[in-house]
Amino acid sequence: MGICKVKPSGFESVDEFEKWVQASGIRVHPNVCVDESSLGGFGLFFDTKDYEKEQDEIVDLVRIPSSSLYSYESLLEKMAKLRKTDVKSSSILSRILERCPVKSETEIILCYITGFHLIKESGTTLEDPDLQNLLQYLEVLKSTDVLCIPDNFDDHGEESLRTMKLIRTNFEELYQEISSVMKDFESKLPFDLFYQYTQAIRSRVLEIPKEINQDEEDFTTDTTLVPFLDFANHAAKPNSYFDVDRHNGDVILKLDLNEVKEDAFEITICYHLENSVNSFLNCYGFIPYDEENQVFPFSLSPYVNELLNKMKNTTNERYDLISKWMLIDLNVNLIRNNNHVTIDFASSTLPYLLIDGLNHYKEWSQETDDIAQFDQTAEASVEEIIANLQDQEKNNKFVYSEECLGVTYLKEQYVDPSLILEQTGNDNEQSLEKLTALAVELILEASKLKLLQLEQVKADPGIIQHYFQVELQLLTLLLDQNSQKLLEDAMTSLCVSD
Ligand SMILES: C[S@@+](CC[C@H](N)C(=O)[O-])C[C@H]1O[C@@H](n2cnc3c(N)ncnc32)[C@H](O)[C@@H]1O
Repeated sequence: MGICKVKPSGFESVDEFEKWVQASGIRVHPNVCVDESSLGGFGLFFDTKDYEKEQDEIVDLVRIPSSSLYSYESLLEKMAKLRKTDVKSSSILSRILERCPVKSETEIILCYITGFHLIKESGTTLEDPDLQNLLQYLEVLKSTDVLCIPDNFDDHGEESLRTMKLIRTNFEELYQEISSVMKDFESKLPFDLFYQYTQAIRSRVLEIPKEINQDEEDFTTDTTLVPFLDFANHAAKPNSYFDVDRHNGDVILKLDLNEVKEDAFEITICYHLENSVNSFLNCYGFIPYDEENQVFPFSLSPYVNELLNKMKNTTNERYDLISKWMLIDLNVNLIRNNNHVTIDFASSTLPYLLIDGLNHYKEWSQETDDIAQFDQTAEASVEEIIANLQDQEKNNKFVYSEECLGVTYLKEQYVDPSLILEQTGNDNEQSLEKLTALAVELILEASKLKLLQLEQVKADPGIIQHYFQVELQLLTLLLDQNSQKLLEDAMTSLCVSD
């Protein structure tokens, strides 16, 4: 069997792809091939035809030599080699790297890729075969199907989507920083292509283990692009995994044949253990089609004031600000298991927001005597502390303060979030169950409002639409459930957290 059934995008022909694989020194098992995947784009496949299986077999599927791995360390070595043979090209790389703020390994890899893109654009032919292969790999990154959110993107108040917007902004800043290295930079690498590289790298990098000392078991990991292996798609229960050959640093993709029953199947690896919509979206730019233990962060922020004022018979109380001061996260994780949804209270203190007698103290900034008692080791003046807390109260998810100045109990005393149950006389099982039942009611009422909104959302196509579909299905399932059962599940998850 050839190593490719279809022409992967980024290559002129199957032949060109196979030549690149060979030139990169990548060794592929004869029963492995690249083909289109139902999971999206391309994937790796195994066909047991003409293959004689031995018992309990682990099969080496693909071996990628260390010279074809792209981590920040291996790219540094490649640059050192380039410096000896091609001064002009290496100076392009150096200028980019001088501008690269060392924030993450992914950003460093992106800066190298930017440099190699500019070298390729300049029409230079690199002599080193490893670098020629790298220039060809740029085409794989250019044509990877990725989530590039638009400039004027509407996050519809969703925190996960807002994070993606922030990620885009960070990379816009990096682009501005490095674009000043040459005057025609933007015409050689427009932002849209830079962003494509960014998202392709983020979706394709793997954490490859690296031993700290020879002959010892301790290891760290290097963020690394691993050509060819990066055609393997993700599954929560994968049939394959990768390993490093300790003798030469090659990466080997291994298949556990015991994990598969079919004669022909897609080879999968696990990118991330937890099936969290947030993590997948923000790290890899997609949401797996997997409804087992799927964790979705449902944001109550847009509804909390309206609903809680109604439920608690209060007027214009700022429950959103109370939650910020008390460090109560208004994103609750909903956990889907096929048609069953539970609310994860194990990691949530939402029931505390339902305690009677909590008030947002609007005049907290006038309590200068109390603020003057704060630990002064940071040597900030009272005015500076107030300005900082006001900024947090307005813009941040939480307000981190020595004293919870912004919330009083019965308008008499500041609350102590860590001892709130004791302080308010709710430190018994009955009260906790009552508060949790109210929290469940709040979530259900918010779900109804969100569902009404979701019907109106005209999301951008693709992954963002998928995000809202996942949310719609989850909330519909949640509302179909018996609220008594939800409370029982909630109480169980609270016990787990104890
Ligand atoms: C490392 S690449 C895998 C190869 C990729 N399918 C291609 O065509 O080059 C990761 C990308 O594959 C897709 N992908 C991988 N596993 C997936 C899954 N379980 N569900 C949906 N998409 C998946 C996503 O688009 C992701 O950004």
